[in-house]
Amino acid sequence: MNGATVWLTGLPSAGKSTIARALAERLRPGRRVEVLDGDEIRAHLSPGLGFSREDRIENVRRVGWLAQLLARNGVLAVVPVIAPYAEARREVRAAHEAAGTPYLEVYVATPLDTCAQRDVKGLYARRARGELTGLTGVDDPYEPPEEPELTVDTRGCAPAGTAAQVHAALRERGLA
Ligand SMILES: Nc1ncnc2c1ncn2[C@@H]1O[C@H](COP(=O)(O)OS(=O)(=O)O)[C@@H](OP(=O)(O)O)[C@H]1O
Ligand SMILES: Nc1ncnc2c1ncn2[C@@H]1O[C@H](COP(=O)(O)OP(=O)(O)O)[C@@H](O)[C@H]1O
Repeated sequence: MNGATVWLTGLPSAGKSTIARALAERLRPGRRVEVLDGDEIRAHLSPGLGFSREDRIENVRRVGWLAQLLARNGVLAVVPVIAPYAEARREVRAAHEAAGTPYLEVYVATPLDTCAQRDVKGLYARRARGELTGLTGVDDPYEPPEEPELTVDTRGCAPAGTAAQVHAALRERGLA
């Protein structure tokens, strides 16, 4: 089976990591899957990068390169990384296209108010208390994808159901 990159983009607490984990569970052990989680990537591949526009674009570029490397070797690279800038996402897509590596952009389109209620890591609360600035979707940009392969709405749907939608999109393309 060919590899592919599945990029889950969306706001903090949208559900990117949860969907990535649920998708990996659905596909294993039959499929080689790697989840390139944002926090782990930042610890190992992008230490020293912060959350400025420049640093986020550089972070996305690095993750995109690694995902492409894995995907061209038959791995399904699942990437739950915010990737707020269209320019950086375009670059990653173009690199995959140039290499002939399948690429699926999934927009985890959970609205800001739901994300802020979930607040898995307490970032929205910290922003509200003034302990943090530059939080994506609040006082830092998030440019929604214009033509994602799939858009999911995580409201009123269990993570397993959302992962099933992504799985179906992969199956439709002969990638799972
Ligand atoms: N200011 C600010 N804005 C957004 N996110 C922040 C910020 N500070 C820390 N964090 C935490 O870092 C995670 C985002 O890292 P990413 O590598 O996915 O972001 S980016 O694509 O480089 O913008 C992100 O993880 P998720 O919540 O899983 O999306 C946050 O937990
Ligand atoms: N359909 C769904 N898909 C993904 N997460 C969901 C869904 N419904 C509710 N959630 C919850 O939303 C939260 C998303 O957190 P997380 O996956 O860490 O977000 P992100 O990685 O985008 O920051 C989790 O607590 C998860 O259980």
